[in-house]
Amino acid sequence: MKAPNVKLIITEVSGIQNTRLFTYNELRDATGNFRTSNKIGEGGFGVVYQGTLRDGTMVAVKVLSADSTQGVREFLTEIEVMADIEHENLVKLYGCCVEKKHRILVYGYVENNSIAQTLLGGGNNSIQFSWDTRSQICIGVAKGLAFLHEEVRPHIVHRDIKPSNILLDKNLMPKISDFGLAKLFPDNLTHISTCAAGTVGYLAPEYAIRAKLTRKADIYSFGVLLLEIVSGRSHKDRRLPVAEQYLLERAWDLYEKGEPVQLVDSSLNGDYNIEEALRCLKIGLICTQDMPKLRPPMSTVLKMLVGDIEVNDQEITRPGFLSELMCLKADKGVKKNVKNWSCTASASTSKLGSSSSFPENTDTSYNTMTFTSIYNR
Ligand SMILES: Nc1ncnc2c1ncn2[C@@H]1O[C@H](COP(=O)(O)OP(=O)(O)OP(=O)(O)O)[C@@H](O)[C@H]1O
Repeated sequence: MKAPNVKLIITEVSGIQNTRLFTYNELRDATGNFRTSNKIGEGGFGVVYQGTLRDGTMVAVKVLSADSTQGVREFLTEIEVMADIEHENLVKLYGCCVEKKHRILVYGYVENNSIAQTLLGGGNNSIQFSWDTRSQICIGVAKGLAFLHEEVRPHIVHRDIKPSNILLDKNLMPKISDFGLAKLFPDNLTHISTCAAGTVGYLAPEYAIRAKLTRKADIYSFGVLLLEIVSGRSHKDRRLPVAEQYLLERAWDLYEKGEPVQLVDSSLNGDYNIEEALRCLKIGLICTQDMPKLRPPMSTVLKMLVGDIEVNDQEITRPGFLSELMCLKADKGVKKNVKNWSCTASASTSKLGSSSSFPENTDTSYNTMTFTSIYNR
C-alpha cells in the first residue's frame, strides 16, 4: 500500500477541529533533537520521546516510523477520536505535526509508565501496588471506558484495551492511551463489521472470529485486564505449569472450585480487602462471559466496582475462550484455514499467537495487530 501524501494528511488533519499543529522544529527543540536519552518507549508504530514545550508543558512525543503505511490510518484515527475529548482517565492529545515525511503525535506526559511495564513488568519496577492502588486503577480505567462508551457522542470503542495502553500518572491514576484503532460508533448501529484488530489474549471471541464489533469487545478486554491487575500476572505466562498458563481459564477453574481467592497476587502478602478482591475477580469473569449480551455496560461495571451494585454469583456464566473456539472450528474441518489468518502486526517483532490453535512457533506479545479471520473474507 502506498502512503497517503502529506497534502492529503494535512487536509484531513486541518478538517479536525481543536487540533494544534506543531512545527517539526518546535518538537525537535522540545525533545533535544529527539535525543536517545529522552526516548521513553517504543510501540508498534514508532518511538516515543519525553519532551518539554516552550511554555514548560511536559509532553510525550510519538514519532511514527517514516515507512509505516499502516500507521497513517492509525495516526489520523487517533487525532479524529482524541481531538475533542478530555477526561481524567484518558491520555490528553495536544496535537500533531505533519511536515514532509514526519508524522508526530503530541500527548500529555504521563509519569509512571504503563501497567505492562510496572505491575506486570516482572520485577523491573519500584512501585508498590497496594490493594488500594490496584482498586483505584481498576475504577479509573472503568470510568474512562464508561465515558468513551456512554457519554461521548458518537460513542467510541477503543478496540485495544490492554496493560501497555494503560499509563499511570504521578499519583498512579490510570490513563487510557493509544486510540489508533478506535472506532466512532453512531447511535443507530448495533454493531460494526470490521477487520478484527487488537491484541491476542484480550480479543472477545465474537469479535476475533466474526469481526463483529460492539462495545462488548472492550468490556471483554477490560475483564481480562481486571484479572491481571488483581492477580499481578499476565493473561498468559508460559513459565507456569500448563494448567495455570492462561489466566482466564485459571480464573474460571478456581471460581468453579470455589477458590477464586487463590488468584489474588501473592506479593500482596495477604494485605488486601478480601471482599473487594473477590468482587473484582467476579467482575472480571462477568465481563468476559462468552455471550456478549451478558456482559454488562461499563457504567454498570463501574457501579459494581465501587460497590453500588451487588455482584450476584448467579449472573456469572462461562467465559468465552478464543483458543477453545478456534480448536472447535478446527475440529469441524476448517483447521487448514486457521493457518490462513492474515495478520498485520504493528511491530516487526510481534506475531499472532497465544494459544495452541494459532500458527505454530508463535509467541505471546503485547503488540497490537490487525488480522482478518476466516469469516471475514
Ligand atoms: N503519554 C505518554 N506519557 C508517557 N509515556 C508514554 C506516553 N505514551 C506512550 N508512552 C510510553 O511509550 C510506550 C510505547 O507506547 P505506544 O502507544 O507507542 O505503544 P504500545 O501501546 O506499548 O504498543 P502497541 O503500539 O503495539 O500497542 C508506552 O508503553 C509508554 O511507556
